Amino acid sequence: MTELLSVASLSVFYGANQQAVEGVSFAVPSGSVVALLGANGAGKSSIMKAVAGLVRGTGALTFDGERIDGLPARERVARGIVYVPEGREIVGDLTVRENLVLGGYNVPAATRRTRLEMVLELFPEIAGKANGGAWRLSGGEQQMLAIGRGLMAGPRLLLLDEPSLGLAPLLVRRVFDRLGTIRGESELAILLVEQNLRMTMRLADEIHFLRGGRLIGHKRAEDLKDETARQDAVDAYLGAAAAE
Ligand SMILES: Nc1ncnc2c1ncn2[C@@H]1O[C@H](COP(=O)(O)OP(=O)(O)OP(=O)(O)O)[C@@H](O)[C@H]1O
Repeated sequence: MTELLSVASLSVFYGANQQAVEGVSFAVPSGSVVALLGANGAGKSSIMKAVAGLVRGTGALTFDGERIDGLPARERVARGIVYVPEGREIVGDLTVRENLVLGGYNVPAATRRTRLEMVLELFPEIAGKANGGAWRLSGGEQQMLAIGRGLMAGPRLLLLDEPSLGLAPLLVRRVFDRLGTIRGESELAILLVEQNLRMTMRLADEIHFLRGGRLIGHKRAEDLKDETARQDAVDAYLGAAAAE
């Protein structure tokens, strides 16, 4: 598998004294799902935002063979790096359909129409509410809308920041199942940030564990199939809350 994204020695500072990420290196191969797992404040979102160009970092970011760390966020979107933020950030005043159209504002109208159909087919829960206000959606439906809006831009790499946040387990499973469908049907690569190991394992090929801004371990999902191995990883890298 070729590398789509390579992150080398990434550090992120907020102000002079606050270092959120320290010398982090990893790669996302084409078509794969790579997860960053860690507790609150471990630096997961900061890494995502640095890749998206929303915060400044030091180190090298290479996408599809070219350096991107000097590029503004909009240029990274144009190359296919699309960020779905924690907390969804959908536009409540607009309808569900309008939110989706907004996600595809930079693609030709015909492509936008095809993608809109694809997204509504993928998420029937929101298709029935496409003409209603986005503020009416439940938390899980809002998450589907946020992911759908990200897909409208035609990403090659989707950056997904805690898609399970605030969702009941059943809805989390539904969202992750749908992400599984997307990856089965396309070449899309996903960089996923999560706290929950069990759910992450449904989707990820590789998992990097993060603590205090540093990568402290790495496992392939296939090495965590049995319960003992999983529990060992939780004990070593995460802590009890992540195993639930
Ligand atoms: N805009 C900011 N200004 C100052 N410090 C920040 C800012 N954003 C994050 N931090 C700090 O950087 C560290 C890493 O935060 P980050 O949001 O990357 O962690 P996280 O692993 O994504 O956490 P969570 O799971 O809670 O979202 C934390 O100590 C946080 O307080």
